[in-house]
Amino acid sequence: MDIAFSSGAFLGSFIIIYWVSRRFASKGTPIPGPPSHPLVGHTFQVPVIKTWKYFERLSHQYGPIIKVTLTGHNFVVLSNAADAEELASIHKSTSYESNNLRLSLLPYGDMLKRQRAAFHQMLQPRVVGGYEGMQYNESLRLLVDLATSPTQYYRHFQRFPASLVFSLAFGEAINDDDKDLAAALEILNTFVRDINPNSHLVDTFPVLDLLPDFLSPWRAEARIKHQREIDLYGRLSLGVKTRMEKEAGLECFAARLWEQQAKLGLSDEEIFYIAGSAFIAGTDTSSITLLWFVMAMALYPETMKKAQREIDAVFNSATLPDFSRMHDMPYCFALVKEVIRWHPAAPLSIPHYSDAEDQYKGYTIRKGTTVIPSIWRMHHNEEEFPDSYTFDPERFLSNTDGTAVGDDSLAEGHYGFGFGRRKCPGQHMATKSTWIAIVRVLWAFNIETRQDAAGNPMKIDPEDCTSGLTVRPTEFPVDFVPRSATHLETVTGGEGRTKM
Ligand code: HEM
Repeated sequence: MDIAFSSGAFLGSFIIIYWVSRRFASKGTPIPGPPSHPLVGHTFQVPVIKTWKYFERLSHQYGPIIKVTLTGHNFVVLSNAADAEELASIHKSTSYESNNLRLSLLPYGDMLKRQRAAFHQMLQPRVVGGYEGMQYNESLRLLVDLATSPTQYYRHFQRFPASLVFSLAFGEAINDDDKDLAAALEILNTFVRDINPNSHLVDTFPVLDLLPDFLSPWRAEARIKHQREIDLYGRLSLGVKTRMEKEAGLECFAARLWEQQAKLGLSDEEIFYIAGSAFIAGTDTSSITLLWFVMAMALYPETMKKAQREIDAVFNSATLPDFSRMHDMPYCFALVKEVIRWHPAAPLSIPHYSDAEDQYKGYTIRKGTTVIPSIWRMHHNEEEFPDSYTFDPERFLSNTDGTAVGDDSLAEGHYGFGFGRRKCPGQHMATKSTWIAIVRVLWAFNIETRQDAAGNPMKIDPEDCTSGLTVRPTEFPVDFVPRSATHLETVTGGEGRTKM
């Protein structure tokens, strides 16, 4: 018998047995969702492209909790923030976990607790102030890059957070030609591709994971990728350890982790993972947020001008903005929140899976279900955010709890950083980095839609974007025009650079 035929038969039997066992295990009140095919469920209905939009349409039709089945695997999509918060925090009987065991995507348990504690040590609001110097340096580098090669803006907005988080993690700045940055970005891109549901056949047919190694090439591939990460982050983290012996007071995540290794009970390998996780989790999301900001400014020039008027009232053209007046600029504060709301970097957050059966609002959420909080849908809930597709910072100009705008946290008022005990531990640092980059760019440049040869503005469409765990706009035609010769001079070396 031919090997291809026997492998095919083997696979086929696995799929049928798996499907039958799953099918007959169904019980409880059915969770609403579209009609499905008896054999493949919704596998061919759920699009791989712009999945968040598809779930948005389903939620209008079937309500805030919906279920789809991709060949035997259940996905529950939540469109209501209260449900996402409840399922992430309150239901102690069930852990909603990430379904990927690498890096920060760990299941609930001791290792996750230790890693979250370590992240907290490095990223709590009290500590984050210590990273302002790096944020000033890297955001100034962004301005210089935009002034020098404005047509490469897309790359500069990717480089800024990558370089910033790299410096924060390993305590050294990187150059454009740095091979470590290139290797880390390659790992990041592979990760973002791999974590997307349905990116591998085994995600669609989980039963395939039961196959032996010689029939599962993806397993060997995953091991190679994992080893590559460990090698890179291990080398960088151990490099920090060596430098600590010579450089007193070296400030970076890896140094903090080595200092607290015994207290936090971390193994060497965990330290490698944590430092690397910060890079993976913090780079793409931050870069995407800034690219959506650029698009919003091109599409809503009046909003940009309003923010610039506020900045100009506080910082003159010879003084680079810094954090000292953050709370005196409520419109800019609201604008940063609106960027995160308008186009969340991770519209379907990070998928989690339940490790035990749970009852919620009369529905049975079975063990092994992947739970997806749709941040996109929550940010386009017209009751909470009227006219939600329009970019409008004004919506954040009056806080419902009576606090003054700008006195609260940039991470509040929207759901861009996730929920409950898995909420983004980098939120305080990320929002400060986003704020300084946005305010400095608006202080220095007008962002204008590029014109074609006939002098007409070229098309910019928020619908032109990538699909995946994180969603970035595809490159769009904008120009960065320095606002005055003094602004430019300050960026490229003037006296206002006392605060880098
Ligand atoms: C604007 C930038 C950022 C956005 C929009 C963002 C958003 C998110 C979201 C939506 C999650 C999933 C939360 C959940 O599962 O409920 C997450 C998780 C995470 N983020 Fe961020 N993030 C940003 C920047 C950062 C930065 C700068 C770091 C670190 C330096 C970071 C570290 C992490 C880690 C480690 C996790 C996983 C937490 C866990 O699974 O327990 N993030 N982030």
